[in-house]
Amino acid sequence: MISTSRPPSLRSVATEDPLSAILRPPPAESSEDRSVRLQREANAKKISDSIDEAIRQDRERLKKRKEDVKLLLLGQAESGKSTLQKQFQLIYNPTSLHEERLSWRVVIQYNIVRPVLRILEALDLYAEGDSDDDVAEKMNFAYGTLESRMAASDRSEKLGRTADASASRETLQPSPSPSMDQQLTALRLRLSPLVQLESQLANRLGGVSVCGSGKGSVMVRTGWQARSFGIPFGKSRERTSSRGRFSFTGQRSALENAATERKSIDTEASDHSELEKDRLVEEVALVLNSCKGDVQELWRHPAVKRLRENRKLRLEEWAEYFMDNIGRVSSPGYVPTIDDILHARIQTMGVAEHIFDVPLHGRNVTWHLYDVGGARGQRHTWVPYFDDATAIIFLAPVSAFDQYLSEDPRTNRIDDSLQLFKQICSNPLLKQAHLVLFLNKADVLADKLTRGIRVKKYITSYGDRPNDVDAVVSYFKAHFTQVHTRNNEGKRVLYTHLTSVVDTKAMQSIISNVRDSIFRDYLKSAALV
Ligand SMILES: Nc1nc2c(ncn2[C@@H]2O[C@H](COP(=O)(O)OP(=O)(O)OP(=O)(O)O)[C@@H](O)[C@H]2O)c(=O)[nH]1
Ligand SMILES: [Mg+2]
Repeated sequence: MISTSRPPSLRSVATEDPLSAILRPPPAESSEDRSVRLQREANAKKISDSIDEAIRQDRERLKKRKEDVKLLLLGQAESGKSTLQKQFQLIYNPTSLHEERLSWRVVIQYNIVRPVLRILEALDLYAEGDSDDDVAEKMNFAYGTLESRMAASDRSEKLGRTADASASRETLQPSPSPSMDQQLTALRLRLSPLVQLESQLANRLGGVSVCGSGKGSVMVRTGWQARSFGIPFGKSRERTSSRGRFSFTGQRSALENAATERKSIDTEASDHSELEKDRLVEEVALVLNSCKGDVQELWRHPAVKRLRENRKLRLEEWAEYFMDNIGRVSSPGYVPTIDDILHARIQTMGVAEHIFDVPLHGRNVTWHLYDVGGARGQRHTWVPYFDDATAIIFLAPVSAFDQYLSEDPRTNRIDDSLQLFKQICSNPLLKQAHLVLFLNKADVLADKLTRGIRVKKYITSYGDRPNDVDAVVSYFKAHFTQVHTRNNEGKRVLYTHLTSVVDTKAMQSIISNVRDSIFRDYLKSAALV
């Protein structure tokens, strides 16, 4: 082994640079000390290199994020945003939705127990010998929802004060026969083990009851599946950032995808067995199975039918869907179908981010889908996502012409949608964003019109236009278009679609149409940069 002197250049630099003096090896360094020092320096270099690499990757990722598509799903509560998100998931990451199937059982159970409870409460009031109006009034006092508005509107209609003189007059109905009363009392008794589970189910979902809605809606923050069961579901995970909590359900890269898919095969069995251990869900499943005939009987009971027909009892579309499918969803070993998941209702709290890779000309573009809570108290959480939004899909449920906001029973839902749409169209932060409007719940609208519900009773300006889907849709479309035209400084195009976001087949072509139009604008703006 030879000893060498330090080069003169280093010596001269050392005198000028205090850092070099510190780093300079001690003058009489033993060969043992030297090898320790060299090892230490090599380790430090390794760490420094890895930090440099992490910074480089971060820069790369940030550069990539600029190229990502950020799509906001906006609209009032119950407009169909989360359902639309599920349709995106079904197209761009279908395995994740399939993996989540079992976790939706608790939501579906809740979506069954709530309406059963509501029906029984309505029948309770009815059996007390109240008039229909009193029942509606009490129900609404209890639920604090649009029914109170309806009851008031119906009463004033009877006094000849509403605009719709031709609307059918509802007369007081005789009380059900004693035998019916007995039947209902027996049913109520048999169903009590089921309704007693309601609050436990709400707690299980880990959500909070929505103040003022009174419908017993449960609001859940994103990531409820993982929190609710304490295990990872599909590819959902959470992170905390300056913007709050996010859930990621999606594929970030082909590599991660492959890894997750491999992992999902391994974890699927254990996820399922974990779920099997969920005692409450199992208990509700048993109770549901044992009293599904009673639920069916209740649902088909003439007294309930009559309350529904005269619209003193109004159940939401998901409640009707699960009641109609009660036999199947209450059978032993029930696993929710994709259709069931699309109909399941749970209110979103905050903002959930879902990431998908969407192919464009042979490469993948990362899409960030932001699914927001649409209730009034949730809308302030949208703003931090506005400044870099690439596109917006605004959902306006056209079936909601006879409904009022849970959070403000004085505001008609269509009116609220129009006001909200105006705010979105005129927001300066969003003026560059590609704008898509979904006139949603077309199927529910068609159903309501077929049942003879008249639009002009609720939207007096509708006047004597025909009460059919085409006329109603073009009337609402004209209003939304007008709002857009009046608030369109940037002269951007509005892409409008009539949708039923629960219809998977139709949504596939609508989503690919929307994707193409977003990409067209995206490529144009990329060419300008
Ligand atoms: N029949 C039918 N049901 C729909 C349609 N769109 C949404 N729904 C149902 O309406 C309910 C509410 O839909 P969500 O997607 O949860 O509404 P949201 O806009 O996410 O509501 P928030 O999270 O409260 O803001 C769900 O049960 C859906 O299945 C539709 O086009 N047709
Ligand atoms: Mg939602």
